[in-house]
Amino acid sequence: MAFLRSDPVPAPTGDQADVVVRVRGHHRAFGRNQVLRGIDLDIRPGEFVALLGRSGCGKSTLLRSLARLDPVPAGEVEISGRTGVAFQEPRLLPWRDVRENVALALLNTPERKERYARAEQTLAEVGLSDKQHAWPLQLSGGQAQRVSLARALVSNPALLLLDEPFSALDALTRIEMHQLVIELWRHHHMAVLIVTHDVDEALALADRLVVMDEGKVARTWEITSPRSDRAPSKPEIAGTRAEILKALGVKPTPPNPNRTSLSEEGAA
Ligand SMILES: Nc1ncnc2c1ncn2[C@@H]1O[C@H](COP(=O)(O)OP(=O)(O)OP(=O)(O)O)[C@@H](O)[C@H]1O
Repeated sequence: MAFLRSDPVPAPTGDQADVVVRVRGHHRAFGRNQVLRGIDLDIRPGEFVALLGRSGCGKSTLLRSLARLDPVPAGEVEISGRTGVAFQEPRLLPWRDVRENVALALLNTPERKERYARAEQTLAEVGLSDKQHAWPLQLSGGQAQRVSLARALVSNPALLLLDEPFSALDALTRIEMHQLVIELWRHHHMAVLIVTHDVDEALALADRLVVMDEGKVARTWEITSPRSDRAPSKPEIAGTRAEILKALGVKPTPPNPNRTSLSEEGAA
């Protein structure tokens, strides 16, 4: 694969060339609170991975390491290429308009004209061409999250990191955002790691589900069914869903019949 070169990471060699993310024996503690206890994880180019785990198990801590937002005190965390990250809160600068918020992710691009052109193009991809001169406070929650996605994508990352990006949105907006993320993923061919508490969201979106427990990767599942065939009522999906809930220590509940999932829409 072609590795994007703008970040100060070593050139990929050997096994590394097959993965965008390579984590080995990653430990992280906050004082006496040992949160990550030897994480091993590979993510292949173009793979869509969902990371699940009980509250406080260290999902966001791991994501921050992958985003190079925190130091890695123990173990190896190697990322090949650029990363883009979006959080639960859009984290837009209120004193900059939408286009400027997106263009800010391209500070290494010297030409302002080019920064704006790329920001406009990415805003078009997320369906917000008409909002490029709006202020963040003029946006709905879903629109603000689209801007946040555009900002994460504008540098054409090899790895998109999403930390519960849809959990504050209403159910219908979430479905639209699921469809959008799948479209963007297909178009950009990047790897995606999404942290989510929602097993059904993970099943609808990801090719691989990873459950963390006690600071390590406890189990993973490959989801081979096409996204159009992932209704929670399908036997294969229902079985996997029950296993995941068990791994999370949750008593299985039947899928919510009122919930319209991405797969039921047949949109992906
Ligand atoms: N900056 C920090 N300083 C001190 N402790 C922290 C810090 N960041 C996280 N922690 C602690 O690390 C542990 C893991 O937090 P983290 O946010 O990674 O969990 P999580 O699995 O993402 O949780 P949730 O699902 O509730 O978002 C928690 O005990 C948390 O209190």
